[in-house]
Amino acid sequence: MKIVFYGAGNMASAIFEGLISSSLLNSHDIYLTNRSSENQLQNYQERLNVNYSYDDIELLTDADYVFLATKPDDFDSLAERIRDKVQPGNHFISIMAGVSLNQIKTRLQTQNPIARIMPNTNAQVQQSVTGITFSDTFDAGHKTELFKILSSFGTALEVEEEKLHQVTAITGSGPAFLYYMYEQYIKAALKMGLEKEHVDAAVRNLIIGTGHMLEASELGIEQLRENITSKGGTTKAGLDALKKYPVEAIFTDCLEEAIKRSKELSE
Ligand SMILES: NC(=O)C1=CN([C@@H]2O[C@H](COP(=O)(O)OP(=O)(O)OC[C@H]3O[C@@H](n4cnc5c(N)ncnc54)[C@H](OP(=O)(O)O)[C@@H]3O)[C@@H](O)[C@H]2O)C=CC1
Ligand SMILES: O=C(O)[C@@H]1CCC=N1
Repeated sequence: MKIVFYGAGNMASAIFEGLISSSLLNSHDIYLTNRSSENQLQNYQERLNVNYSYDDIELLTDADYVFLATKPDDFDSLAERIRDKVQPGNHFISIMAGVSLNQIKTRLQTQNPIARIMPNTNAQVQQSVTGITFSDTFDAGHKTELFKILSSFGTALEVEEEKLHQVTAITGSGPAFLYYMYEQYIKAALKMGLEKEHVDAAVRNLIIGTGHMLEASELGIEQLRENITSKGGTTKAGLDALKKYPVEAIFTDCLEEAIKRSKELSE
């Protein structure tokens, strides 16, 4: 199997590093290219033993899956670059937020099968949540194979294309929203009088440990929280203070704005 990445940035690299770590594919099956940062590609080749090239005929010949991993704004330049070199067997896998199947089909002027996926950077540790939607031309055999590829770096769920806006906001951008929340928690903790390096290490391990609890426990999140909330104790006091603020409304606004931007990108 030959997989080509057009774009080797934050998200593409999380995917191909996750793919290689999963051993589903040999690193020699992976070909990278980007716009101009050749030193970046050389580093990946040295570190991961992947291939790279700027020769689009070489890249697209016999390529089974071609990941479109540029920013949405750069897709026009990418489409211009590869439009006349597309091969019959190329299955396009777009990770570009908001760019619709129809936009990709039109800008590439192709009838080839196209899938849109919405992963997140947790792919790097095989923990991505990836939404996927397919063009009608994607056959069952390749759908099964692509699900196998996506499952090598996390969990995958098929949705209607319209629902990818919500998936993009909730889980595509989701890690950044949680990271921001962790940053604010650390800022607050630093005001409590502990040394900075102690706070950084403690909160990082707190987050990792809580994640492992979510993974290992069969209890729901609310029950896990209640198990910490001793009657009349410190957690209850802290939660009572927290509940004075419209936390749900804050995240509703956050997600609505992210969905709105995803829809703007698909116009
Ligand atoms: N970051 C994330 O967490 C997620 C991102 N996405 C989507 O992934 C896509 C990429 O985002 P991200 O990885 O953050 O962006 P980056 O800026 O990190 O990477 C963009 C890549 O595209 C390359 N590129 C630009 N133009 C071309 C071109 N004409 N031909 C080939 N390569 C080109 C750049 O090359 P060069 O460096 O040489 O300019 C770079 O390697 C976006 O569409 C985003 O919506 C989806 C889910 C999550
Ligand atoms: O911010 C973005 O547009 C991309 C898509 C989801 C995460 N990052």
